[in-house]
Amino acid sequence: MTSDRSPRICIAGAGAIGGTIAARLAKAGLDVSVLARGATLEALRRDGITLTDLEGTHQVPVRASDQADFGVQDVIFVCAKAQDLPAMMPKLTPLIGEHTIVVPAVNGVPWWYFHGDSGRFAGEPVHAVDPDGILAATLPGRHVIGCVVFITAESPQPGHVIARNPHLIMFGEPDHRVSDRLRTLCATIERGGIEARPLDRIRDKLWTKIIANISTNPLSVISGATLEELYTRPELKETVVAIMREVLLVAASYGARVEIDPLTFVELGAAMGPVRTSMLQDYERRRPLELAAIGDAVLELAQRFDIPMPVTRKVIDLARFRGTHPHDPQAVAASA
Ligand SMILES: NC(=O)C1=CN([C@@H]2O[C@H](COP(=O)(O)OP(=O)(O)OC[C@H]3O[C@@H](n4cnc5c(N)ncnc54)[C@H](OP(=O)(O)O)[C@@H]3O)[C@@H](O)[C@H]2O)C=CC1
Ligand SMILES: CC(C)(CO)C(=O)C(=O)O
Repeated sequence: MTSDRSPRICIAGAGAIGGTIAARLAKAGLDVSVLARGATLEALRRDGITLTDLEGTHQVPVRASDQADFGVQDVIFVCAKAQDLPAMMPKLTPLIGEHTIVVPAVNGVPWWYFHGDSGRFAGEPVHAVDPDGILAATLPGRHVIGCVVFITAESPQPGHVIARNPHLIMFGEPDHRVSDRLRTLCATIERGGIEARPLDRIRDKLWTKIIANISTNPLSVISGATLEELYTRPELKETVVAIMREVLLVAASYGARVEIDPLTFVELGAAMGPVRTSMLQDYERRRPLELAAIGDAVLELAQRFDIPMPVTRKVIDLARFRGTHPHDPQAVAASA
C-alpha cells in the first residue's frame, strides 16, 4: 500500500459494520467497491448505502457486485460474521495481489491468532473458527492486518445502516511491528472520519473485545437483555463478571495485557445504554449465532492450558440451545 495514489478498497460484506465503513470511506471520496449479495446488493445498486451516524443521514453511492470483479485491491475489509468467512474468503482471491492488505473486521478469536506470534503455539490453527483450514489455506498470513472494531451498528434493512456512536477501529500487525503499511492504512481510514489507531500489541485489544463479547453476547441471547441491563441488573451482572474472570485467566495465559478490570468493564458497559448485542439481533432475526468465534474458540484456547471455564461453557451451551430452539411467543400462545 502506497500513499501516492488513492488506494483501492474493497468492503466484503455490507451489513452493519461493512456498510458503515464503506459509506464513510466512499463519502470521503475514496475508491470503494463493495462485495454484497441478494437484497443488500439490489439496495446498494439502486440507492447506495444509507448511513445514519452522529453527523446525520447520508446517502452514499457505491460500486457494488456479487462477483469479485473489481480488480486487485490495496485493502480488503472482510465484514461478514465469522462463520461465513470460509464460504466468502475463497471468492476474494481475484482481489488479492502481492501487496494487498486483508483486514478481517470480525469479532471473536481470529483464525490468524497464532500467525506471526512468537509464543509456544506459533503458527498453529484455531479449529473453532477455521475447522477445515480453508481460511489459512486461501489467505497467506502475511496479507493480514488485525483489527478491533469499536463501532456499534445495526442494519435495520438491506442497504441501511445506523451507527450513532464515535467510530473507532484499532489496527495491528500480527507480529506486532508498527510497519509503514500499518501507518498508511490508518491514515487512509482516518480520511473517512473513522478514528484509526495503530497498535503494537493488537492481541491485547483483541482480548479486551473478546471479553466484552463473550461475557455479554451469549447471555443477551438467553436473557433478551440489553447491555445496560446485563451490566446493572444484579442477577445478570454476577454471571457477566464470572465469565470475565474466567476469560481474563485465559488472556493472561497467552501473555495478553488486558488493562481493564471487571468492575471498570461493568461501569463502561453500563454506560453504553440500552444496546442489543449483535448476537441478540441475530437471534431475533433467526440468523446463525457467532458462537464459534466468540465462544468455542475461547474454550479451545482455554483447553490448551487446561483452564476450566464452567460458567462460560454453560452460558455458551444455553445460548446455542436458544439459537437452535428460538422462543416463539405466538407458538406458545397457540399451544396454550
Ligand atoms: N454490529 C456491530 O455493532 C458490531 C459487529 N462486529 C462484528 O463485525 C462482524 C460483522 O458484523 P455485522 O456487520 O454486524 O454483521 P451483518 O450480519 O450486519 O453483516 C454481514 C454482511 O455480510 C454479508 N455476507 C456474508 N457472507 C457473504 C458473502 N459470501 N458474499 C457477500 N456478502 C456476504 C451478509 O449478507 P446477508 O445479509 O445476505 O447474509 C451481511 O450483509 C461480525 O464479526 C460482528 O460480530 C463488531 C463490532 C460491533
Ligand atoms: C456492542 C458489543 C461490544 C457487545 O458485546 C458488540 O461488539 C456486539 O454487539 O457484538
